Amino acid sequence: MRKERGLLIVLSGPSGVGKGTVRKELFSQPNTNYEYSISMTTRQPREGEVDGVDYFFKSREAFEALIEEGGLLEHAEFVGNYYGTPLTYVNETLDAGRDVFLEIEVQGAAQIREKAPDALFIFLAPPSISELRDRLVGRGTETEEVIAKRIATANEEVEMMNLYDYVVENDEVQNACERINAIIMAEHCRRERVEKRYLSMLKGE
Ligand SMILES: Nc1nc2c(ncn2[C@@H]2O[C@H](COP(=O)(O)OP(=O)(O)O)[C@@H](O)[C@H]2O)c(=O)[nH]1
Ligand SMILES: Nc1ncnc2c1ncn2[C@@H]1O[C@H](COP(=O)(O)OP(=O)(O)O)[C@@H](O)[C@H]1O
Repeated sequence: MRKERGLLIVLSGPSGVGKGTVRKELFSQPNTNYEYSISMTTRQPREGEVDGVDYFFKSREAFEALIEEGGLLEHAEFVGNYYGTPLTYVNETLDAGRDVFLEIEVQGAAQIREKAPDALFIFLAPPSISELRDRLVGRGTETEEVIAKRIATANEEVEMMNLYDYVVENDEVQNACERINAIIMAEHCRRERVEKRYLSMLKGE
């Protein structure tokens, strides 16, 4: 029997909304059955970040060479740095029937909508822009200048919300995780139902 291709899950949303926190919580749960795709970036590692775990940290030259070679499923420049998704890992994992989880910003998500329209798109939304600012400031990893740029970008990013299949508010991390898992489960059920219905239609049942 043909092996089902895995589901590509895209979690996106403005910087500081809690994507990383929610993703880490999802992956710390024992029953998680999707794989995380580690991104590449030209940003400097933050304290405690590990190459090959948090990101694959690359020089701009190496990143641009990879773009040229077509080695990225999508890529974007975000507040002065490149970020991108390695293509081979995603394809191989999906082909093996496993779901792949991407945590990326909105420009990259828009590219995936073009290339892989059957992916599942989830937008993580903040309770408010002022709460978003508080979270970015509270995280304490960026300078005031970078925070201001990220907030300006966030105002544009929230306008992209309507391009997503689902919007999940990140009020509490546990709530957001439960909603995301419920959406993924429902999406699998929906796809199975659609496929069954299509098969029986083909068979003239
Ligand atoms: N397009 C794209 N965006 C990414 C990728 N990896 C991470 N990002 C996003 O790039 C933005 C900046 O990431 P980062 O510098 O780690 O900051 P943080 O997410 O606010 O902690 C965030 O919105 C990430 O979700 C990727 O592979 N592609
Ligand atoms: N639901 C939440 N309530 C309060 N603070 C949160 C919540 N989710 C994340 N945070 C905090 O907000 C800050 C930004 O979260 P982070 O996961 O780094 O965001 P992103 O990856 O979207 O940039 C962190 O300090 C994190 O602890």
